[in-house]
Amino acid sequence: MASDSRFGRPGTVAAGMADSAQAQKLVYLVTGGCGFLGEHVVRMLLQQEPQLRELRIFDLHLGPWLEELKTGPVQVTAIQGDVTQAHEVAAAVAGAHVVIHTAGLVDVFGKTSPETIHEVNVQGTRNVIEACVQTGTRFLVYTSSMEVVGPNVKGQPFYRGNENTPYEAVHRHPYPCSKALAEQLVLEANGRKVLGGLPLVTCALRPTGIYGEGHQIMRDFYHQGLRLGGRLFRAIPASVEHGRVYVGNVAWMHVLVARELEHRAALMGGQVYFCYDNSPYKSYEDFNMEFLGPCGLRLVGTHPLLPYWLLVFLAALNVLLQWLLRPLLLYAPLLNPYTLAMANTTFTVSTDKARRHFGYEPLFSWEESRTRTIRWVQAVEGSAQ
Ligand SMILES: NC(=O)C1=CN([C@@H]2O[C@H](COP(=O)(O)OP(=O)(O)OC[C@H]3O[C@@H](n4cnc5c(N)ncnc54)[C@H](O)[C@@H]3O)[C@@H](O)[C@H]2O)C=CC1
Ligand SMILES: CC(C)CCC[C@@H](C)[C@H]1CC[C@H]2[C@@H]3[C@H](O)CC4=CC(=O)CC[C@]4(C)[C@H]3CC[C@]12C
Repeated sequence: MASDSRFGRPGTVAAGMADSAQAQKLVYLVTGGCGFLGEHVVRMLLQQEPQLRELRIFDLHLGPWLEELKTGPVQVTAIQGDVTQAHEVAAAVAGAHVVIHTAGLVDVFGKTSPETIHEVNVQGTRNVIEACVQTGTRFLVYTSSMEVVGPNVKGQPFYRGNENTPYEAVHRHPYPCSKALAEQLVLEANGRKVLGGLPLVTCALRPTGIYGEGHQIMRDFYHQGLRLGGRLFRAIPASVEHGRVYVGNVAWMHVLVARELEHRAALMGGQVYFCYDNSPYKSYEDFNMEFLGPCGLRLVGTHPLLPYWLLVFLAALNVLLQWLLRPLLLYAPLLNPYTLAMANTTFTVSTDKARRHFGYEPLFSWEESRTRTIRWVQAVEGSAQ
């Protein structure tokens, strides 16, 4: 069992760190460690994992902020690499005890081709699994997505469901299709023998829409609101609930899963867990206003200002424009038929599986998550001036 201090807040582990200095023996690899979620996972590991000896961060694009991490007690190794290149992945995985695979191409706006999304998300994950098998790494945590479940192509609501709620998970869009395939690969790999003969233990975490410091789409909405004179116009009925979870809590779940997989392999191996916390159930836009409101933006309208058929028409028009303009420029607005369907379909989770299986409790309360996110948006504002 993990000691209580491990379930504390960032910083609380520091005191226990001295006692466990001699226990610093583990090597972790975080793929996609320079992304929005990946950076939080990296920082959380450094704060909360006293057993860490070396932290490898593997990403296509390395962030300059990595330099500041290299002065701490844990050896931080930055590896610029591509998950689609099996040899690069194998070299990074060799000797690691745990791999947290968050690297992925998150594109629901048509910026990249379906083939590239598949290559990075599916083949990249296959490469990570094979690297674990070939080099003897036994523990693999995969960042999946709520999108593996839904909303589905029929737009059926998923209202406060859990990991066992029956739902027709049928997709056509390349992103959810790729995440579903990759998740399946990860779960099927559970129990495979790795180099040395021991079994691989895998599990998949399914965050709902992540928010928090570094969230690019929140930044986009903020800037759009500023351009529109401090206003955003309601497009989606307030009654449509969209699941959201704070990035710090998603990172914390990854850290806990990575730690507990060894001790609870029989229970956790091959399992999926939704990522959840105490963020309120709201529509996508009303939820964003929790942060954008205190930064001076206003959401205009208690009902959608445009009729739904017109939004559907505009979304389809955007697809046409994207296609027509492709030879000249990349036109990738937020509104397209897929994002409209996502925002307009209720999808929320209510579960305690992570608490039951590995003792997860959110590290950040809703108030703290909100405050941290507001401070970050305000800093974005400051830096834009
Ligand atoms: N943002 C969200 O709301 C949600 C994200 N997720 C999943 O969480 C993971 C992280 O997502 P975000 O942090 O939001 O995205 P992100 O785009 O900020 O981070 C992804 C990272 O992966 C790296 N990457 C992309 N292609 C790569 C390649 N070929 N080789 C090596 N690294 C590569 C990127 O450089 C980036 O640093 C993804 O797997 C995504 O599917 C799941 C649910 C919700
Ligand atoms: C102008 C429109 C009416 C509103 C557009 C909002 C959309 C851009 C976003 C609504 C729902 C978001 C997605 C959702 O939170 C689930 C996700 C899970 C992931 O794994 C990746 C990100 C995303 C697809 C997220 C992307 C933005 C939305 C579609």
